[in-house]
Amino acid sequence: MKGRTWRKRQQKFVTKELVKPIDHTEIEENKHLGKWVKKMGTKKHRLQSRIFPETGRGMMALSNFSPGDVIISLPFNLLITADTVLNSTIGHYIKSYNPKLSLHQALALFLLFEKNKGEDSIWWNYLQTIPKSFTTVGYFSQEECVRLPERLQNSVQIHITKLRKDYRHCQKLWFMRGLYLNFEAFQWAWYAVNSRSVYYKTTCDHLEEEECNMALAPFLDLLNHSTEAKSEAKFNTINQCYEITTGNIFRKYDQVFISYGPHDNHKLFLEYGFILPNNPNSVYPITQEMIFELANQEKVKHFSQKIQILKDNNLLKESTCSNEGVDWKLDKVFKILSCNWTQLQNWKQIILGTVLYLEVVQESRRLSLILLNKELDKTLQQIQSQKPPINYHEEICNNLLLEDLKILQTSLKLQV
Ligand SMILES: C[S@@+](CC[C@H](N)C(=O)[O-])C[C@H]1O[C@@H](n2cnc3c(N)ncnc32)[C@H](O)[C@@H]1O
Repeated sequence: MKGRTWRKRQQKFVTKELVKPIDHTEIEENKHLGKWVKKMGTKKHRLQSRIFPETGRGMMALSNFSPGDVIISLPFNLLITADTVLNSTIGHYIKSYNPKLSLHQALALFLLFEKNKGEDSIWWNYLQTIPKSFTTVGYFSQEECVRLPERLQNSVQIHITKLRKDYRHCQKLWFMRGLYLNFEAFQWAWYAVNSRSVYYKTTCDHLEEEECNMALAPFLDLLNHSTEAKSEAKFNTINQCYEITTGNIFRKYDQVFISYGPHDNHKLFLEYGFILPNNPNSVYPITQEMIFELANQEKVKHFSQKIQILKDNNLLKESTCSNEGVDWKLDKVFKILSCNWTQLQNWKQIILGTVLYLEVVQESRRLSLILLNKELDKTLQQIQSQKPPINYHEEICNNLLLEDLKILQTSLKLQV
């Protein structure tokens, strides 16, 4: 008879559909933005901002789009680039500031500076459409952060440290202007740049050279991301417009999506503050430490020789499992760990897959089940130790854990 633990592991946890709280003032402000971008020289465009039930605000197609179509063409004067910032009133402070600011920091300060001008800013219509706050981790309380998957905690720390370090750096510059830089205001601007900028490479004499490759793109930044979307974004030097070309078909009234990159949910959460159900890019990393622990626990023989082989063949780093099971690297790791001394002499063929020993296959399956079950138990424990989510932040945390659980459950099923 199958025991309680087995039943617990098979338990189905259902991911709740996340519906982002909608800010209704956004709808009115979008209308002004559409008119403003036309006034600023945007050619007639075939997109209109709308609130969609699944994603919140996004862009709706006003006509059909086919692969190869340019969905939006934004004139250069509507981009907020390094030059826009450096040629503005605060440009003088930024240029003379040492150590140099990053472009991300400079753009964030520019947004704050323009926001302070109120309706006198030429960017006023744009600033009105930037959400008032974000659902990124900086807005999470300590208690909410604790609910995140353990394996995400380190990246969260790095992310928050960077935000705080950028704040301290910019605070000094604001101080030079005799002003106090409020953290909440800075955080808003920092995330606006982080989640809404497009790739645009420039030379930055007065800014940190690294990552000098972004610009803010009003209106265009209302496009949401989908893992199914294929799109290309680039500056067209002939017509001097920043353009996005789609590789998909969209019918009139569909939401038009672009791709922000092949991001897993951890990356989407950290950088953009949202996650996607059934994200095909999501993986559960199996670290070197987990493999060492397993080998130690199972008293794997000839451990140092095996580790050397795995290291030499670059098999120990970035192993993962996903909804398609353990990846090929991890499969080879388990196989090498499962060899006896004689079989190990054929490690090359085992890695290449040209030699397969039945005992090795069986032992490697056993090891993989131990490791995956251990990770599954850890995840289950974390889920079961938490109270049910009561707000959007907690739902995100919960769904991230449930996604890990699903990956581990599927990988286990595929191994048996
Ligand atoms: C470049 S903006 C896109 C426009 C944004 N929805 C808005 O209303 O301003 C990026 C942000 O949109 C949201 N977003 C993008 N794609 C999404 C999706 N598929 N589902 C939910 N939110 C999404 C996230 O909050 C992300 O930080």
